Amino acid sequence: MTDVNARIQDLIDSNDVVLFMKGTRDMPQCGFSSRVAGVLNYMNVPYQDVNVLSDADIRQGIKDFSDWPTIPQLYVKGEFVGGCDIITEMTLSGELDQLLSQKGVAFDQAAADKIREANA
Ligand SMILES: N[C@@H](CCC(=O)N[C@@H](CS)C(=O)NCC(=O)O)C(=O)O
Repeated sequence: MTDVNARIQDLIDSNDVVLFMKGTRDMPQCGFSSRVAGVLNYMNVPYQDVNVLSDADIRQGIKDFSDWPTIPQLYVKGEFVGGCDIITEMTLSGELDQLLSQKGVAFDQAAADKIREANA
């Protein structure tokens, strides 16, 4: 395993939910990252943000690791879930709630319901 792969593996092993993003959870620097961080923040999902803009090795390494060409990338309990489009769809369909529940990750169900109501 390369050094960067080991670092990524360590991040996703040590945190139930990890968002590889541009910027930080409180100051995203890209609209796609901002959307996913916004959903997680609003739903009160506990997660670790990893700013790929401050680490070029991770920025490339996470794309190779997941075999997914873009940022953001969300991992839940060690599994790659998707980027902005996928997370948006899963949020609106309720699949994200299901996944988090199945994996035992806490979140605010009322907030998740509100997102769907607002987008109905
Ligand atoms: N359709 C993508 C949008 C994300 C995207 O296009 N990200 C681009 C621009 S922020 C990206 O990561 N490009 C490669 C890079 O900047 O390293 C998704 O669903 O996440």
